Amino acid sequence: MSTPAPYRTISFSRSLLQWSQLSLTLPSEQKNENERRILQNLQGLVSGGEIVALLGPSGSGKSTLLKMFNRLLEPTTGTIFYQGQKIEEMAVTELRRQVAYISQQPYLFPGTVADNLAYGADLWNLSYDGEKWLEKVNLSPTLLLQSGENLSGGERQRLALARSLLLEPTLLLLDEPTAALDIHSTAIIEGLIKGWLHQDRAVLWVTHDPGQAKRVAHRILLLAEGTLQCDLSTEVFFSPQAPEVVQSFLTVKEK
Ligand SMILES: Nc1ncnc2c1ncn2[C@@H]1O[C@H](COP(=O)(O)OP(=O)(O)OP(=O)(O)O)[C@@H](O)[C@H]1O
Repeated sequence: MSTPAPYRTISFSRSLLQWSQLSLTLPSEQKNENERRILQNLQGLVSGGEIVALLGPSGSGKSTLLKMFNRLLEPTTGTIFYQGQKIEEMAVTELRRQVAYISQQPYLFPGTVADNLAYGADLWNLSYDGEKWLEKVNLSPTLLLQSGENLSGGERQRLALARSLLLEPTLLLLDEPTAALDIHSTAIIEGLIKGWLHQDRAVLWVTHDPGQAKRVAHRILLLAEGTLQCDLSTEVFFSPQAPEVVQSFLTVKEK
């Protein structure tokens, strides 16, 4: 079996993100039902230099977990540290610049593509080349003056990625960033993220596609019903030595 080893030259550095005893409980929607446990007692870390894939069945809590890392959601219990500091002690704007979240359906601000690229950059006083950023995410520079409203779902995701990357984040939280893309654009985005990575940066990447996890990730976290099933190197995850829970997840995926 061939081993995915896309980043042999990168050595992992210190932990960028660390979380422990993370739970989220929501009130029940039904009158006579107990509260709903969305995430239960999760712990883990992401180190500089690595891409960590978050896999799991639909509804297992992947997006919910991701949103906690830049405070779009607050956990019921548990602690999250970014570079050794509790995230609730950081200014939210600073946290969100450094820990960029790109959602499945990114929100675009009213205005042109250029306005969208400028939004965060103006806030932080950063200069950048808009056309170059569009090219990097495989969008035509001619889109720059077009309204964001006319973009397709896949184009929106790529614009949101460019808009975040130009703010020079350290940690990327990607929620299925290639879900709406064809194979060609998917390959370009995967290459872009791999090229962006270095030892002081990291990526947490939600995907439904085990093949994508195998291509891009150093390590894989598997979630089911809000609990962590395993935290394994990509090599072990896709090997016959993987635990039963992984084998059955992958078998169901193949069907
Ligand atoms: N604001 C909310 N209110 C009520 N339930 C919620 C809320 N947010 C998430 N959930 C529930 O939490 C569970 C986990 O949802 P989440 O979107 O994190 O799963 P997921 O693994 O990302 O799913 P998918 O792969 O389909 O995107 C689901 O059962 C969902 O219905």
